[in-house]
Amino acid sequence: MQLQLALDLVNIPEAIELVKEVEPYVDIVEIGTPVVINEGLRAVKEVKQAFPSMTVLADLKVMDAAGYEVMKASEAGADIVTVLGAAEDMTIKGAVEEAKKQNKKILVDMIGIKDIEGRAKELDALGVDYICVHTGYDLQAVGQNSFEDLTKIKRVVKNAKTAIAGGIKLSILPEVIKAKPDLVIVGGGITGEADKKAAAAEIKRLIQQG
Ligand SMILES: O=C(CO)[C@H](O)[C@H](O)COP(=O)(O)O
Repeated sequence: MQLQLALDLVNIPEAIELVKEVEPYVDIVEIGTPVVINEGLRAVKEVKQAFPSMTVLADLKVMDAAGYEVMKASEAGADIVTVLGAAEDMTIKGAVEEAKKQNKKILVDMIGIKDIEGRAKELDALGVDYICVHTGYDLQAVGQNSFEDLTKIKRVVKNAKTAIAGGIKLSILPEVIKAKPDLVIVGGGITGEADKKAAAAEIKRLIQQG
């Protein structure tokens, strides 16, 4: 089980400072969608330049023209690029093809998908690297989470790695760990804490304990 730190509400210098603080505990650093909207792929480039050995994920949430967008994110230094599960199969195929060409990986975000099991099966067959269940901020605000969806995809996904994101913090981490995703994505559960290093260290410790 790996830990991905999601950076959503920072600018580039703040992102670099934050990664410096928690680097030993984090396997993947996510340049979140709001950061890419505010700063562009420059954010991916500068974080990768600052931490060349760190795996960097660009949370582009690609919905169309995936070949081109995955290529641009790869050129900026992204190791993993996100595509939405709701995208057309042609788009998913384009993303997978380009990622293979660039030696990168595709994480599919299942946000907004109703038939989680059915779509996860299809995406798995299309050769994506990760399938991620995700409760976005808008549904977190009304008390939802993705535990049940994680159990559902774990039943049907044979090849891809499974991931979970959305509102994960220390208090609910034991429940997440029980479901055994390959990747746990944490944003506010680290960045919103006064002692970010301690939060990241404790989350990593529990994840490694399994
Ligand atoms: O992709 C996202 C929002 O769309 C976030 O990066 C993801 O939800 C993780 O952040 P948090 O742990 O704060 O919910």
